[in-house]
Amino acid sequence: MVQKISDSVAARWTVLIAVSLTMMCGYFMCDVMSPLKTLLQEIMGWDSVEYGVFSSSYGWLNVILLMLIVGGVILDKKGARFTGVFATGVMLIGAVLKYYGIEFIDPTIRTTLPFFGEMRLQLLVTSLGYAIFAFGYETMGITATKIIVRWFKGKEMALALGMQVAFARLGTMLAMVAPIPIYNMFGKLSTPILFCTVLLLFGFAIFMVFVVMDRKLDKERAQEALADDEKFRFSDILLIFRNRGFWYIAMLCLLFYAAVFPFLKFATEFMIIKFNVNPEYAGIIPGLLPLGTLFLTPLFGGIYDKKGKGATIMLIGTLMLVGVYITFSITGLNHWLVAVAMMIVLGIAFSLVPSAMWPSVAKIIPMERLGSAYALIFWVQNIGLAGVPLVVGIVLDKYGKVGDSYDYTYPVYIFLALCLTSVIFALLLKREDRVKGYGLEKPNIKK
Ligand SMILES: NCCCC[C@H](N)C(=O)NCC(=O)O
Repeated sequence: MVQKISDSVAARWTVLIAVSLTMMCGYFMCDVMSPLKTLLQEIMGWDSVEYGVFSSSYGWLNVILLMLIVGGVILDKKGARFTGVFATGVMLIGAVLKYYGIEFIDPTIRTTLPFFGEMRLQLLVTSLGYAIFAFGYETMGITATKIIVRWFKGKEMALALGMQVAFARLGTMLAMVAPIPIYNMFGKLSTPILFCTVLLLFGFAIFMVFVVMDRKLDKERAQEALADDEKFRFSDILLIFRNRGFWYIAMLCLLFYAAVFPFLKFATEFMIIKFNVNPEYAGIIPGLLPLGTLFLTPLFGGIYDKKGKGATIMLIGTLMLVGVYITFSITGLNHWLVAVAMMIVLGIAFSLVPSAMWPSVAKIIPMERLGSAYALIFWVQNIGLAGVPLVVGIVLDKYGKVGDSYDYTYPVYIFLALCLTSVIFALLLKREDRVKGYGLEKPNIKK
């Protein structure tokens, strides 16, 4: 058999780091506004519903206009190099628009739209920027996942996917911790966004390292006539739709992620209100969540590679998340150490589930349908990522207003309901794996 570039450990880890760095910049941009919620209210006058509208714009293109599915089809038809460059470019356009909205548009100007009614022009432009960014970002997400599966299948695949998630969490951690100090330094709400935009440019440049190496791999695979196994047909989408295991993973993904990322959008304010944390440092506690996952996701991925037990790992993660929200729902437990402890547990749960979930998709769905399968899962997941912040914003505004502040009891119940339901899907997936023999409980590394 001809030696391929992906057989070289150094080459495939270089690819992994290049792609992961690009993704990390995207994750930073994705959540950069989260710690600024209270400041947006104080400086721009955005209330919780407006913040919810902005957060939910994440799904305007991806979910409502089905652009994420389009992204998956582009990936399967045009390949990872083209799609990666395209998606990173789209992220940049969205980021610039978001920056423009916050920096240059007067927050008092209002405009009227057919479906939305009257709203701030600033909110509209910023949300449009975020919607465009989210299309590029999610398309890049499926592209990165497919790239890693392509380069690592049959090798340390879960470890590599775990490493990529770890870099992503580093981006989320930066998003939790950096915006307030950047704001304090420059005195402008737009500066953290500008900072991320410049980082994204760097991400764009580093992706080119992958482009060069992947071209080489393509040439080698063509010699071995391996490229054929990646041809995509539209009928493949129907085959994915008929796969019950796929739907269980997709539902688990929707519910579990909806209980984590949307929570992070409110977590800084939640820390201030429930645990009386000083606003200046309040972003640090949610920042602990990605910090833990940074090390644990590759660790659990490595365990999955060598020992298997993917479905069990996902079930344990969902159960731990239930424990976290039960603790958050207890009124008297409001010492900041409880918040720190729960963030650590949440971090473990948030390492367990993704470390097993993403490699498991590659065990249920064949390679040629993987781009579309990840796109469909991300689409389902985006319904929660976009919808839950809006619901939480509305619930806070309607039922949680206490003077100038908010009571987070109902939002915590919403998050608890989501993760309780995710436990059911984790159990269903485990049973389906037993019946269909997907091999989710088996190691990934082929001896
Ligand atoms: N703000 C982050 C949203 C990430 C969504 C993305 N579709 C995803 O699930 N990525 C994998 C992960 O575990 O982050």
